[in-house]
Amino acid sequence: MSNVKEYQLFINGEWVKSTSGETIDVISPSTEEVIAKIQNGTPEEGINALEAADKAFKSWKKIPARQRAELLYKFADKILAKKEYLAELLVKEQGKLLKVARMEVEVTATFIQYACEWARRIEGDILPSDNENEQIWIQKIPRGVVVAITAWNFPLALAGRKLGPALVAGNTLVIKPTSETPLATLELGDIAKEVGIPNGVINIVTGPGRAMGNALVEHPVTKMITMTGSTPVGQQIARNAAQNLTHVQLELGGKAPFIVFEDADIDAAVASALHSRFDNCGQVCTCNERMYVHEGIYDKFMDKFITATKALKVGDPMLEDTDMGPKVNASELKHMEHLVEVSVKEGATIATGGKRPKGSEFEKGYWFEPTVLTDVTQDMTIVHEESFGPILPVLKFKTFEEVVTCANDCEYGLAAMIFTKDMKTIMRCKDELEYGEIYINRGHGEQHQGFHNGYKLSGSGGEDGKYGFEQYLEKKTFYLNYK
Ligand SMILES: NC(=O)C1=CN([C@@H]2O[C@H](COP(=O)(O)OP(=O)(O)OC[C@H]3O[C@@H](n4cnc5c(N)ncnc54)[C@H](OP(=O)(O)O)[C@@H]3O)[C@@H](O)[C@H]2O)C=CC1
Ligand SMILES: O=C(O)[C@@H](O)[C@@H]1OC[C@H](O)[C@H]1O
Repeated sequence: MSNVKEYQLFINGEWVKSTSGETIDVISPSTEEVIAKIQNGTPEEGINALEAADKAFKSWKKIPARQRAELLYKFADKILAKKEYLAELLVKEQGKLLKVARMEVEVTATFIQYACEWARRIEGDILPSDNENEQIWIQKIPRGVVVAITAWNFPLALAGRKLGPALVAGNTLVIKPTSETPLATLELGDIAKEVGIPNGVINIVTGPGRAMGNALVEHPVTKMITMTGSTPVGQQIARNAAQNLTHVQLELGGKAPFIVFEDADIDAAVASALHSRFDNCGQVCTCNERMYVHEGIYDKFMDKFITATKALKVGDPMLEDTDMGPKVNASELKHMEHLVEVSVKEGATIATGGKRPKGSEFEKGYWFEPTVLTDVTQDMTIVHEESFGPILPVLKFKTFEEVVTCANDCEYGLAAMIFTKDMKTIMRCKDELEYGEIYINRGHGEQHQGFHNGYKLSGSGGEDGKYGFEQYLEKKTFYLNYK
């Protein structure tokens, strides 16, 4: 008999076991041990959650936004009060460093706190009519039941990023976390009960995306789907949501170019390039996925960069001096090995890394060395396929036109990073790079008041900030004639 915790479904304020009688094991990426079990929820249970959210919506939307925000500020405070517990749970289920997990818990709370600031700013318009004695009012109203589907790399932060604006705007919510890393998200159910979020306002269901996720997406009660994950799944969700013309917000894959121009501050660029690639074992959507270095500084830059990469310590993510933990699961690890194999076959050179680390501590777990590939050409697979892991292909360039053409030669359009001191180069990059989020002279890392917005196959709708909050609101136009 397993002695690990079995989580249940959180529906209408109650924890319930699935009628499927089946559970899904949650595996530690560091040890491959089963650390918990979750319900293999049925599509019918997903629909039960939608119906609970729909029922709760009728009263939740009538509560003044400021009062909704007061409850969510308490919710955020409770998350912070449980920081160490939630952080250790994130380390166990996702393999991220404890220091990064603590940051993730803090960011989850600040995503919610930021959303609360919008409670008194849900502003509409009063417009003059072309008719006498008439006004036109445009009012912002909540959409209704929102389905949030999240990825495994920052599962708790991604839940908070969606829960905050959804609920402050007056919607109710059904969250389906990924089956890979659902635990910290499931803990939000108890927090909802502790702070007095009314039953049905927040629901959390688990089960494979293709069944549970699909049921949530296709149901007519669902008025908005906000999903973070891979592009293929995002495309599938968009297709399935089309039957009800449900509003869809998608944050998907990326292949961020990191461009180092000849006049760059080399030490600053090395440091930013390093953390923008290897943060969270390279599992961040805005990661430095390919690096272009001007030929004039290439040797000096690469000497420093490879030395710094080799110095990174791979190991137990609970230890303060660890720089990188494991990949999240076995298939992601195999994907790393495959990408390196293909790259070498296509002519790349492994400058460092390229395989699983050796040592007794790495016999179990999904470990991979920080890897840098050189002698890379623009036509190689690794320059176009997202790795979402600790593999960095590096290319040389000569001219501005050449590197911008190469940077834009991509089916994704989420983030880009550039290092230069020249203002004209900066402004030309702003104008010519086809990316929704461009970082100048710094590494990646969004802020809540910005707008996390992917072009092309990186997404649709955007998230965060004023424009992300607006996604959770519908508009109602009202012609008032008082002749
Ligand atoms: N743009 C951004 O901000 C971010 C993008 N990403 C991207 O996410 C990917 C890695 O995350 P990963 O979790 O593997 O992404 P996936 O696309 O595999 O899964 C994302 C979520 O979708 C669910 N899902 C899968 N199939 C369906 C379906 N048919 N209908 C509804 N839901 C479904 C999954 O459930 P289950 O897992 O239970 O099957 C999971 O909860 C990378 O490509 C990365 O670039 C990651 C973070 C941020
Ligand atoms: O989704 C991602 O990978 C990033 O947007 C990440 O998610 C939450 C953190 O705040 C971001 O760095």
